[in-house]
Amino acid sequence: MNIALIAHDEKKEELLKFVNEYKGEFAKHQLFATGTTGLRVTELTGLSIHRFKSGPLGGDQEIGARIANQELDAVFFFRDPLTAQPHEPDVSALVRLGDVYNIPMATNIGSANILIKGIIRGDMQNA
Ligand SMILES: O=C(CO)COP(=O)(O)O
Repeated sequence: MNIALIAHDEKKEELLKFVNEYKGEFAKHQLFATGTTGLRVTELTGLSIHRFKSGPLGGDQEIGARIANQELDAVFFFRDPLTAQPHEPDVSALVRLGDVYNIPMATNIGSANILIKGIIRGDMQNA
């Protein structure tokens, strides 16, 4: 599967911990990420990740384009709902495209835990 990883700054530690916890599973997939998130995840876990630009510099739009081309199967996007983002229109566009194409997208740790368990169990193959 092609999986995207994205986290706003205040949520990066949470995403790093999450990906590290499920590193064995994430290693079985093709991983994509916005710039800083991808760098941090690779530094911590050693996972190989295709990195796009940083989110505020167009990375969210690059991931949105991958969704529109139906090249992504799942997205883990740990959003920070309490901090204004300079690129909020890009954030909204990414999430919107996920809904347009019915991409499983976890936007917080609660839904991420369920989504990764579904992926491990093979639910995506039967969807
Ligand atoms: O801003 C982001 C998502 O909207 C994430 O970008 P970075 O991974 O480059 O910090």
